[in-house]
Amino acid sequence: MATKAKKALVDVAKLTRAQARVELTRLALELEGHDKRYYQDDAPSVTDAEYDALRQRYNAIEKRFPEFVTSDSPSQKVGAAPSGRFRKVRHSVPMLSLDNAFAEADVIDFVGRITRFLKLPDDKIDFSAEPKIDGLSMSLRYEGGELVTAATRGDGAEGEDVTANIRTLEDVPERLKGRNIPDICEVRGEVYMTKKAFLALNERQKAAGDTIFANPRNSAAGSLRQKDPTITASRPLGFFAYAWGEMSAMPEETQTGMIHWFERCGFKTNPLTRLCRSVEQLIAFHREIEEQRAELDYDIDGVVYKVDRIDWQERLGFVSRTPRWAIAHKFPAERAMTVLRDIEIQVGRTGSFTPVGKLEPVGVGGVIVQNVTLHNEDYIKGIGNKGEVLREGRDIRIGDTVVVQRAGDVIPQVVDVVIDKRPKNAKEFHFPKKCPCELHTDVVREETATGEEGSRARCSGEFACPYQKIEHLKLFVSRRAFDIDGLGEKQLQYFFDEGWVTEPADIFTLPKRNAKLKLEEIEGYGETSVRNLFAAIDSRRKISLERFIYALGMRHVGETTALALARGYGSWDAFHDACLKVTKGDEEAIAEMDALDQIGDTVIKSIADYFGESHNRGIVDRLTKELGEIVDAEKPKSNSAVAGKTVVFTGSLEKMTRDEAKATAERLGAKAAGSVSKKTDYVVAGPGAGSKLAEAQKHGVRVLTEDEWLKLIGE
Ligand SMILES: NC(=O)c1ccc[n+]([C@@H]2O[C@H](COP(=O)([O-])OP(=O)(O)OC[C@H]3O[C@@H](n4cnc5c(N)ncnc54)[C@H](O)[C@@H]3O)[C@@H](O)[C@H]2O)c1
Ligand SMILES: [Zn+2]
Repeated sequence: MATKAKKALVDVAKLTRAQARVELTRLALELEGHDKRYYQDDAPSVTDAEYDALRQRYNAIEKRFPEFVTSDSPSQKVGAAPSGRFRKVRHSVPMLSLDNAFAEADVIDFVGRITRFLKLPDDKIDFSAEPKIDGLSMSLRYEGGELVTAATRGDGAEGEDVTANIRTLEDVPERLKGRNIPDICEVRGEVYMTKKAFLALNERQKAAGDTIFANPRNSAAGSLRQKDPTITASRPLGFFAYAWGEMSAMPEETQTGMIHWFERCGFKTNPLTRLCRSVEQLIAFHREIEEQRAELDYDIDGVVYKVDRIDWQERLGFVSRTPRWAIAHKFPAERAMTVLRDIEIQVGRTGSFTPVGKLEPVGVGGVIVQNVTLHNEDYIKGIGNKGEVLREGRDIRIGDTVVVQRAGDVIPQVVDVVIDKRPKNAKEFHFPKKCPCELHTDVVREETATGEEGSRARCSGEFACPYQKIEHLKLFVSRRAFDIDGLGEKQLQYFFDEGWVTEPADIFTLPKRNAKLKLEEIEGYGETSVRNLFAAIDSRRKISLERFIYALGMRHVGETTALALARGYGSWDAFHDACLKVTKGDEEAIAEMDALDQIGDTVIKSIADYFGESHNRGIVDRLTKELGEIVDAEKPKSNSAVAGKTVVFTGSLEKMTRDEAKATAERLGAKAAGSVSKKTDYVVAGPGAGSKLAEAQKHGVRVLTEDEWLKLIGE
């Protein structure tokens, strides 16, 4: 229904004046409600992208009919009025919002507007480019160097007095450090909660039966706006300084200069901030930060560009609620709402059932999502979803409007159900009692490692279940396993259905069987593709041990575990031998396996189960006979000079890619970290190194060139 309503919207250009007035009134009310839920209650009911879309439409209509602009129209307002739970504080300099850019063209326009305004060639403007921290903004007033008030943004003019709560934050100094501190300093910035702290807090909240927060922003806001400051003190909140309000004197002349000044005063500032000198550099910064987004330990929803020279900021000034000299370049939304059309059961390689939600297609974070994992039966019922992300108290029904989230490489999932939009005929989903493989095997509830009945269902048909066979073959040829070019899922399914390939070894015997099979005669195949396929197959007769172990498809043995096993045993013979012993219950072999990093009971049990089946031993034996060589894995050199050290790579490396450098470091027993801290041992800096290098110098961390690093590790 929601999609229909959207389609029915009249093109802004075609709206009559009367229609515009009606829609503006309706949108204003709707936005006001969202603002209240978001800013006052810390509990939004729509995604930011949906909210932004409403706002954009509002602005577009108002732009066409400027006669409807009033002083209380949403385009003139910031945030929401203080909640009344706290004393009010009037800001001496208003706290405003930022204009948004979504596309690169918007950034080009932004720079163009500024150059025209200042009458400058654009390469003359420096910008401070900063990550846009998704927290809540805060104004800290210092008089005579002492913290006197801390206030939230509120509606921009008046905020809430949260001084007592703010005093519990480690990142907020009570007293500014350094000499010549202006008498009045209002330091502004963002209070945020790390993703890790957010997850841990939700765990504790859940255990105590308290509110669960939807995201780190809400949990930071909720934790800060507490009546009892001791509760705030128990919540790990951070603060980054990046702006200022009233200043009795300006210590610096640029935005970046001010940021460094804040550091000298004792504040934390964001280490990714960078000075950019052109539109290209701004856009490159946006791209670079977006790539790092998932790895950062705090949420960001875009980057902010600010004209660096403060005198120019002042000349540029403001347009209603936003400065003309800054813009937020947002990242594509990673959450969206859509309708759940159906639920299907997918049978995995190990027989486990995964319910997959079929969605009305929707764009999330730049990709179109049509399928979501619904994890298991309990997740759908909204019970006991251990550590998963679905909002507490929600069950999922077919026909529901759901909130879909995509984070980094993770498979999209449903994080919330909009109960208000649940249609009367929404259907509850009944989990099947039989496997769709028609062996009519009963479904068993999988046991967890601790022996409790788990929440996953599986087909008990094991090796006779065709679903499981084909899924194993798919894994076997996949990019991270044998990576066989020209043998995609479609071809594989075809060969499987014809009975030509039913287990991995069959792939390697295809070339010699082709006199009979005549693959080149299959429609759409042709001689060249067959020749290419066979070449691809032959090139994989030599395979690394870790890939080989992963490709066997044992339960609980993913890539990382496979790598750990490969490194632990070094050769296929040693590993295979150990597996057989473990299967027989050989105590010594079990203890040896258990001693390996990352290997525990679950994996050992799974290996024993796998090799305990003669059918599996047959698969492995037939396969190894067809292969040329299983290449030994390198054992990590724990006596290397960098074992146990933490290293950060920054700038561009010339002799290897960053991924390769990290892998080498890890192979030598070092830890490759993403950001510099006191605990960092080395920073390896190549050309173009920026803030991380500065951080290293600040913490007195040893900085090496790429060559010095290579020498250190003896390569
Ligand atoms: N889902 C909802 O119901 C709902 C309701 C209201 C608002 N929102 C969301 O909140 C945002 C509304 O915009 P807004 O007016 O609060 O502000 P904004 O998020 O668009 O931008 C301004 C804010 O960015 C923050 N910021 C972070 N890092 C910064 C930096 N380096 N420099 C400057 N500012 C920085 C500051 O707190 C500042 O107040 C939108 O993203 C909107 O989607 C959502
Ligand atoms: Zn089955």
